[in-house]
Formats: sequence, structure tokens, C-alpha cells
Amino acid sequence: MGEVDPAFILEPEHRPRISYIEGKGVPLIDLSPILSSNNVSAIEFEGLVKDVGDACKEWGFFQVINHGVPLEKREKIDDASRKFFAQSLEEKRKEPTILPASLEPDDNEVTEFNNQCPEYPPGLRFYGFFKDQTSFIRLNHYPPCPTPELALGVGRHKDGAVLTIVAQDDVGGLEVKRKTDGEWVRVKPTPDAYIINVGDTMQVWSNDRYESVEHRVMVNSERERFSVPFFLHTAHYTMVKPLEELINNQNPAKYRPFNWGKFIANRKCSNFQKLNVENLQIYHFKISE
Ligand SMILES: O=C(O)CCC(=O)C(=O)O
Ligand SMILES: [Fe+2]
Repeated sequence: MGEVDPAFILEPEHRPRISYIEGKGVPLIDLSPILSSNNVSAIEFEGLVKDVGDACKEWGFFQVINHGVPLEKREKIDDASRKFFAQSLEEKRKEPTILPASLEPDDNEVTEFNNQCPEYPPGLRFYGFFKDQTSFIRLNHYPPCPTPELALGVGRHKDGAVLTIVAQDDVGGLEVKRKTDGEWVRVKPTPDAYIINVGDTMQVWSNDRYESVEHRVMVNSERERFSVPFFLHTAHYTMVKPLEELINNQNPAKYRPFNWGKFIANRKCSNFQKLNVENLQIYHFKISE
């Protein structure tokens, strides 16, 4: 393990604390009542819907267990991820993704950018299932870091997605900014659980009922960490705006419509980073009250 490149050393105010809070953490929701093999009662179902709704309101994050996703599928993608990161850089740079070519509102050109996608096993290529969606899966690898108190694996950010589903391994490091007090709280690794978080698109669709919450990833001095987020994204031509059925005279729309493709293309260059692109967030589309 070598020295940390100074480019990764954060300003003191953004450095993580090495001791982390694991107290009142993100809610853990048991989905077994809605597994197809179980007969769920209306009361149980409503209870579950309420738990999910409350978690989206109070935390913007929750974990699910007994979700019905076979463990072998998870193991297969974990294995693919490890094999992927063991490849050379050249092999990793394959398979383009389509996104708008520029940030200009009237430019309809699209462009390809190099996605880094494992060539194998072929059964793991999900792209064809989501016609016109810009959803994708990312394989994250966080090598051990000699100075985890100076750098983050992923800096604070919000996901632009409708929602994100993350499989993390047992190392831990994902931290969520708790809404009640602004503390960074670690999402406790839970065997075979998936972490689900509300993204910006959902926050706008729900007209702020559910919130897309800041999160970040701390690195570990001893162990490498792997995580696999799936970002559920709409087609690039979708105009994102509060859902009609949620707005009326008493609850007017809180956002102006914006084009998803333009938003995500801009976001790729900003999202709390110090690049020479304006830091685009959904509040830029907020209608003043
Ligand atoms: O590695 C993780 O647990 C989450 C990473 C993340 O927030 C992201 O890729 O957007
Ligand atoms: Fe994220």
C-alpha cells in the first residue's frame, strides 16, 4: 500500500471522523410478508408500506432483508466484480453508454462515453432489459487506504436516481447524513441485505415528501471494500417534475420541470465537486414559495 495521492486529501472540514456513529441507524425492513410464497394480510401489507414511507421521509435510506433475491445472484455479481477489478485498465474500458453530448438545453446530440463493464459472465449484462432507461449498475472497489482520516472513498453526494439499491460487503464504510441532527451515521453491514435510498428524481416526483439524502463512503486502512449500486434512472428525454396527483392548490408543485439527461450529464461534472462546472442540484429547479 503506497502513499495517498495529494489529490485525494480532503479539506479539513470534509475529512471523516475515524470513530463513527452506529447508534440509531437507518431502518431495517423485513420484506418477507410480501414474498410471493406468503399470504400477506391487508393490515400487514399496509404496515409494510408505512414502514417504507416513513423510512423514505425520515431517513431517505433503509435496508431490506428477506427480499427474495436469490443469494446465488448476489454471489455471482460479487464474483464478477472481483474479477473485473483484477483486469488490466485496457480490459476494463469497454462498452459505451449514451448520454447528451453537451449541457446546452437546445442541443439534441447524444454521445457515447466509455463505460467500464466486465466482459463476463454474459448473463450479468442487464442493459437490454431497460429500453430507453439510463439505469446502470456500478461496481465500486475501495482499496485499503493508509490514511483513511484524510480521504474519502466517495465524497459527500446525492444520487440523481429515482432510487438506488446497493449491495455492500461486510467491511462497512457507507455513511448517511442523519436528517435529525446532520451527523454522519454508518450503514451497518447486514448479511444479504440491500440498502435502498431515495434519489433526487424521487424527491421531485414526490414534491419533497421523500428526501434524497447526502451520503459518502469512508475507506478502511486494512481491508479493501466492494459495493454494487444499481441506479434506477429514467430515459434521458424524461422531463422530471412533481407527480400531477400530488399537487393541487394547497400543495403546489415545488419544482420546475427539468430534463433528466441534461441534469445527469451536468451532474457527472459537478455534484459537490470543485470542478469548473456549476454544482447542479435539484434546488436549482425549486420554485420559490
Ligand atoms: O459504496 C457504497 O456503499 C455507495 C456508493 C455510492 O454512494 C455511489 O456509488 O453513489
Ligand atoms: Fe451514492
